Amino acid sequence: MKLLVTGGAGYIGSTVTTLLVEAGHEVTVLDDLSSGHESAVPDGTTFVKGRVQDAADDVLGAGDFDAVLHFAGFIEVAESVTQPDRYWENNVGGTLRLLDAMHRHGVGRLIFSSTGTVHGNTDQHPITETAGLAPLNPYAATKAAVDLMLPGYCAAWGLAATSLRYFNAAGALLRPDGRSCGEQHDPESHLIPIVLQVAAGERDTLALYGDDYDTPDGTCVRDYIHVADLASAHLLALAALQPGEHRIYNLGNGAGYSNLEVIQAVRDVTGHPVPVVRSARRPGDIVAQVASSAKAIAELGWQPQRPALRDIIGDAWAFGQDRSR
Ligand SMILES: NC(=O)c1ccc[n+]([C@@H]2O[C@H](COP(=O)([O-])OP(=O)(O)OC[C@H]3O[C@@H](n4cnc5c(N)ncnc54)[C@H](O)[C@@H]3O)[C@@H](O)[C@H]2O)c1
Ligand SMILES: O=c1ccn([C@@H]2O[C@H](COP(=O)(O)OP(=O)(O)O[C@H]3O[C@H](CO)[C@H](O)[C@H](O)[C@H]3O)[C@@H](O)[C@H]2O)c(=O)[nH]1
Repeated sequence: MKLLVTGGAGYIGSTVTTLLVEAGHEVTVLDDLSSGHESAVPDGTTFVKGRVQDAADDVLGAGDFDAVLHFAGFIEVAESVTQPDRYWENNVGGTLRLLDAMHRHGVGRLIFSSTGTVHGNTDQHPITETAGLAPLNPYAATKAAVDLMLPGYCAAWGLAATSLRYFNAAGALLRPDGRSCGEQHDPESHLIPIVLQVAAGERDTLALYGDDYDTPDGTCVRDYIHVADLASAHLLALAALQPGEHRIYNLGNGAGYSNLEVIQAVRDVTGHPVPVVRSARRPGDIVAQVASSAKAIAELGWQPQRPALRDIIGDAWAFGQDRSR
């Protein structure tokens, strides 16, 4: 297929693009490099530097695209709490402009990067796709808005769309020939890469946001999913798209780890100390969330290959060590 990947210079988009190219697809990456890196764009693709809002129309108009995988967006929960306007403009405004351009140029297939955080603090564990939407912060609200927007576009235009609700992406796609893909956010906000930076001596301490939550050890609980496993779900979801249908799949491993358990796992995997400073809760944080991916497993035939937290951390560590050499 001829594919447009928005946000393909980012962490998850570049990983998925690598698998798409390996599978023989022709890929154009559109990314404004607001948080991505041109060096992360996989070889064998066409790279266009630009904002989705400004450039998607020209890019889609210039070629016979079969589908779009839409990763581009702002992703930081805490930032979204202080700058909601930027999040609505980029995540929802960008998606609206992309959908306009797709419609104008007859591109009828879309995979959208949604998030498990749309469900907020639900009592349901593990969380299925039918759990209610209760976003706790503007970032999650922008993703929920797009999830709610897509069924209407599918019904009216015959669009084939799937929202993949990722839980916590982590790890790295390791390739022996230097084409590895991993997390390189700057500044980094995600737990595993930050804890690894502490283990590597690049930061002195880990600020642990909240230790008085109603969880077994008082810290928040998350479901970590290897980025390579997330990536493989995109190829399956792409093949399963159906005109006029909006599908949703939650993607996680079905296992919850507290922040303290993650920190201890990093100490075990790396053999390095991780000093922790107990800090205030982070605004907008969900207490605990674990995915049910039974639907993706049953309908897409998806099967995570590296579900163990220690393997996920080990691959992220290997990626970071490789880059720092
Ligand atoms: N990382 C996670 O754990 C996680 C979890 C759930 C959902 N998601 C979603 O997955 C997607 C990818 O996340 P990621 O972790 O790879 O983030 P990332 O920041 O590494 O990648 C996002 C990419 O989009 C680009 N971008 C942002 N706005 C753009 C715009 N308007 N036009 C063009 N390019 C733009 C950035 O430069 C970056 O390369 C995001 O939509 C995010 O909300 C991520
Ligand atoms: O320095 C840090 C960083 C994080 N945390 C804690 O670690 C947990 C995980 O935080 P992350 O920022 O790694 O991940 P989130 O669950 O907040 O959110 C991430 O995963 C979500 C999906 O579940 C979203 O989609 C979002 O894009 C992405 O940031 C939270 O309790 C957070 O407070 C710390 O204690 N210290």
